Amino acid sequence: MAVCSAAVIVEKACKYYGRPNKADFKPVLKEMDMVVDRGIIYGLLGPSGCGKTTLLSCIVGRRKLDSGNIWVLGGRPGEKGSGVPGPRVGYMPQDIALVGEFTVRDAIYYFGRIYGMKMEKMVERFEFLSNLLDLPSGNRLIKTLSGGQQRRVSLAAALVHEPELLILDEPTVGLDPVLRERIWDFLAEQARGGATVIITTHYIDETKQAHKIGLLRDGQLLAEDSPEDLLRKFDCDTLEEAFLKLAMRQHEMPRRRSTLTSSPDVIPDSNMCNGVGVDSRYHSRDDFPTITSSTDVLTKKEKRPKDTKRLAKSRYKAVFIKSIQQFSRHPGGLIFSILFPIIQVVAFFSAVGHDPRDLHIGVVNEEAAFSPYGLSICNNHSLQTVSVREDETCDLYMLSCWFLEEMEGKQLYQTQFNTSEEAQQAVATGKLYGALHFSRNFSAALGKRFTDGEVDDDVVEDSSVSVWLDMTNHQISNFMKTQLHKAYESFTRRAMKACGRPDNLVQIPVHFGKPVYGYSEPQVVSFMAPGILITIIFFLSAVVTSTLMITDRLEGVWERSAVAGVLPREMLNVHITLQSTIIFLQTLEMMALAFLGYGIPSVGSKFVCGLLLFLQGICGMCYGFLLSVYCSSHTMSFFVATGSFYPMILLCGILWPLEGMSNTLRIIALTLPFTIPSKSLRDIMEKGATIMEPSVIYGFLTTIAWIVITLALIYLRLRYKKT
Ligand SMILES: Nc1ncnc2c1ncn2[C@@H]1O[C@H](COP(=O)(O)OP(=O)(O)OP(=O)(O)O)[C@@H](O)[C@H]1O
Repeated sequence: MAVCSAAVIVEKACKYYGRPNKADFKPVLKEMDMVVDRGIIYGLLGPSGCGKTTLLSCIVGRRKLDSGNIWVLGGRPGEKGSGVPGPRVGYMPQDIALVGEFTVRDAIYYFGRIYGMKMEKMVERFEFLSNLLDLPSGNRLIKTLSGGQQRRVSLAAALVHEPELLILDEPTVGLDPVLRERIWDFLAEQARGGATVIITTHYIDETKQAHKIGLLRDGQLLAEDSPEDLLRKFDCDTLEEAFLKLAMRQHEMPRRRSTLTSSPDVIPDSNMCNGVGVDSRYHSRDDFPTITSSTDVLTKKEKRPKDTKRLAKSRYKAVFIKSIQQFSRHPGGLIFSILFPIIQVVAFFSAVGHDPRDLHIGVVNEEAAFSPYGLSICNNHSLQTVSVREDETCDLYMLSCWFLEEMEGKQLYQTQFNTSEEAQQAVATGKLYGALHFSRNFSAALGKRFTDGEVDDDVVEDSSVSVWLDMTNHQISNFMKTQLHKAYESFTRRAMKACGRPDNLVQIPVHFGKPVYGYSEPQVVSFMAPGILITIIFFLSAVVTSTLMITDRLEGVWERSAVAGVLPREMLNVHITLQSTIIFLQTLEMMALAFLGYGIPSVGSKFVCGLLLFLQGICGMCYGFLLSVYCSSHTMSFFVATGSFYPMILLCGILWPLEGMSNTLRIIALTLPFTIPSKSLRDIMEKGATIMEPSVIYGFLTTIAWIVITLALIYLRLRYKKT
């Protein structure tokens, strides 16, 4: 057989999975040779797991051999200008490898666009393939089709552009015999027209219609011949019998195994080229003449830069439309990307930073209880008298009532108890957050303490308010402590005023001036908001990106598109463009909610705030890419995302200040993607820091550094990944 008639040549191909000398080591192809002539149907047969899919994926350039050579249509797969991957090949992988959100028509058009087909041609081919393969209605979504229907659409997608080489991995599985017959007739017609077909199937019988059959077992071709010759040589009635005989022979003669493929009765002459073994024949693509495709998608003209540009443009268009369809028809994705930022921002601003309300404290007021009017005396102001004596000392009565009144003004409400034990028991059983006790002589003792200064211990004790708090709730107990201090402060002011004395006389002698930055009352929301906004946008982008990427990869869409000629960078560019648009919208909606909706003040430039938030979204997107290339499944990516989410949040300083961490931990925290940027954003918002100030510059630099590092790691992974 002449060299020029070979469409695919596999020479001493070796391929293994796992690592040598490790438990996962699995040799799949073992010095395998194979020749597929042009214009024939080549049936690749073999038991499950013998390596058919692996071989096909090497032929289409999706996996690399560990040693040996493959030539396809005159070039090595993946080499520049080889045409593989690209429109010269039509590839139907074993998995459906179509986007679930595609309609049947979208699926066909997607590949048509990748191959640069014109709309009229795509419509025509769609009609033709619909009839040929009995496709479901063009408007049905792929994810709603049965397995057999999906398989037919997948086959149609491989046939849409009439390629010169068709590689079909089990296209007829699950189809009814009539349809299988129709498909085989169609393939025969294609072969007559000059196309080459490599097909794997589990139905050995149907390969009778192939021109040549390769019987693959244990990583080697046991035989490669026409069905008739195989039957004749093995003196069998069926191909199954012939295959069985070959398998048994291989089993019996393990030592001859390596020479089996060169055994005259199993290796036909067609494997030789002008009488010479294939191994020394094909050294470059120049050994093959370029055959013009039978299609309208591959002509010599298209090798001109103009056509290369046109094809690249139409690939971009295809991937862009695919991504929009995928996104817009996926309610979960839409909700996640557009509504989640709103929900999360609203949840944060609605839930965080407000004072606790309805806090009840058990009060044991012995002073009031032992008065002639009992506890009701606190409800009657006229009974709470103040009298200033001649010596200008002051006689105060029922000060405990004044204190309780101030407390209620600070949103701490009283529940009366008779004894301290009862009140503390109520705290212990979780009914109240704290208990207070006023002694019977509270006012008199306090008055004495104010006037005399130096007093006995029992006066100090009687003039003190005893408090027992449930300290397990950090925020509430702190709030109550603060409120009690404030209540005391206003109560003493009021008492001093009533006695005609300066109201700050008994205040603590520390004066807090106007804050340099921020407000006198600490604003938890203002402190946390920058970090929260950044974490929301970072993790939403990371999760959306990793999910979309992993889905595409697991469904085989990425691989199939790559075989069709879409370059990884084209896929990435489209994703980056779309995702950046979404991040931009998310930034706008989050800022609108925070600044306009919840009135969070920002002293600095809102544009710089937005820019930092946007870049953090991009950083999250890169992190999502990183997860998608290093994680083999959604579960794995979910574990890594969740596992990294908490440390990043905990260490970024919004839950607890970095100043409270050990030096080593602080250094680790500072290297995380949003620790420094959170502070930068806070500085812009609260201090009005400009983009030229170091604290803001560091935030931008950290973000950019993370973007660059993650992209480099992604590049390294894609570049050096074995397959
Ligand atoms: N990514 C992988 N990592 C490790 N082992 C793999 C991988 N892919 C395939 N294998 C193993 O390699 C062997 C060949 O797999 P392959 O899918 O090529 O077989 P096949 O002949 O196509 O099988 P089937 O007819 O069932 O589809 C199998 O044992 C399979 O378990």
